[in-house]
Amino acid sequence: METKTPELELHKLTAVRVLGRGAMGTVFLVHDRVADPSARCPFALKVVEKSSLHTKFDADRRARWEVSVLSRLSYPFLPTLLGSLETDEFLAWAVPYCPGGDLNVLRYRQTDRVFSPTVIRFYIAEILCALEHLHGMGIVYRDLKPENVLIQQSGHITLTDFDLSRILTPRTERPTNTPEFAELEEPECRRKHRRNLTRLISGVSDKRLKKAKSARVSPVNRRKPDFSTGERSNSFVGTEEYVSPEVVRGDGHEFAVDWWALGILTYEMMYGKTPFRGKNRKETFRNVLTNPPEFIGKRTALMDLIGRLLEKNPTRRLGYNGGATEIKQHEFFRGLRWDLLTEVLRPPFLALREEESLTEVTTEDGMDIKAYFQNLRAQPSVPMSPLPSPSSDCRRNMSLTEF
Ligand SMILES: Nc1ncnc2c1ncn2[C@@H]1O[C@H](COP(=O)(O)OP(=O)(O)OP(=O)(O)O)[C@@H](O)[C@H]1O
Repeated sequence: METKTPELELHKLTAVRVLGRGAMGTVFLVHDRVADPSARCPFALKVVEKSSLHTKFDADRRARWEVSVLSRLSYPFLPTLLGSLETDEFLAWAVPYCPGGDLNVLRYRQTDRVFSPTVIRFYIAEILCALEHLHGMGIVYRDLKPENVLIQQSGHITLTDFDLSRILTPRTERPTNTPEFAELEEPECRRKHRRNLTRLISGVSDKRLKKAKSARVSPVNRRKPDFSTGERSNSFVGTEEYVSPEVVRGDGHEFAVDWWALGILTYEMMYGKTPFRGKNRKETFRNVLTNPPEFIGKRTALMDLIGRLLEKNPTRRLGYNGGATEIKQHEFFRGLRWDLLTEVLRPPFLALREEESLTEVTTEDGMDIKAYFQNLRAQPSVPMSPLPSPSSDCRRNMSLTEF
């Protein structure tokens, strides 16, 4: 894998448990049994099986893209690439372990499954900063959803899952700090798998689309994107309930898709549901295109913020012209000391201390990663993990990729 980060050695790693599974890979909590035999400094290792790559969706390229993005990140609310490895069987990379779970799990732990405006303000402010940093690097994230917002040991957030992110040239200026990104083009699958969305919206049935009501939808291209020069991405990508109107329409999209998704996420944190979810994908997309978000109760600054982020016309959406700075100036954030956000010592929720969360862990209990996958292949009906992913308890799989 093309990265300057330390090479990991698979045979030295012991998986403590499975942290989560996505469409592309399995994420393990691991430790280096040579350098860290007592598992004092575990980390998260995302493992993608090469055997599954070619039958699926150009995951090889997506995996390499994710590593490429991660290797360039250095920001408090974004993950750092700790190391990577490649064997005949696997691609894998390590990032810091986030013991607090994800925002979706956290929401399900709240009374009424919603957060208070104060808590929303804290998390949305941090996510906004993370997106601002990515956009500053010319990266549009395109996969904002609660499951991809993880809670670090410190209680601060970190975004995860960058395989759907893309490099875009800002409208006003070309990026100068990320020339290498142009080397990686849009995955082949985006060129191959074209699907006429207009047809879908206007009602022609598509059996495959009916299957997954809440799925990551990816990718459909209208035009071949040109990442070496292009200002807009035309791939159809994202998680169904988080997809913006311009993406549904296939108009091409810019950084404003992330501001739309931020609006959806804020709404979900406030009301415990997303605003446009329909009985099926077709209805969801129709709602995305035509329905205004419904607000209950007296109009507040938070509702106003959501309404402005969920502006259907991206050019009128908050953040379109002034980026994150414009959003930070919204009334809802009035008085927030943005410069001190990283210094907040008492975020709304603190994760369990590592020793507590890993009490069951000993090296004897750990799994060999290679053996884990061999076992899976031999007994596909056996539960995949000694400990199921927390997200799976709470929400239908939002990361099923369809092609
Ligand atoms: N650093 C981490 N610390 C703790 N848990 C993590 C970490 N990274 C990932 N996870 C868990 O693993 C799950 C899957 O990770 P991730 O979303 O990166 O995989 P994926 O295969 O790209 O998924 P997707 O289907 O969304 O593409 C996450 O939802 C989360 O629960």
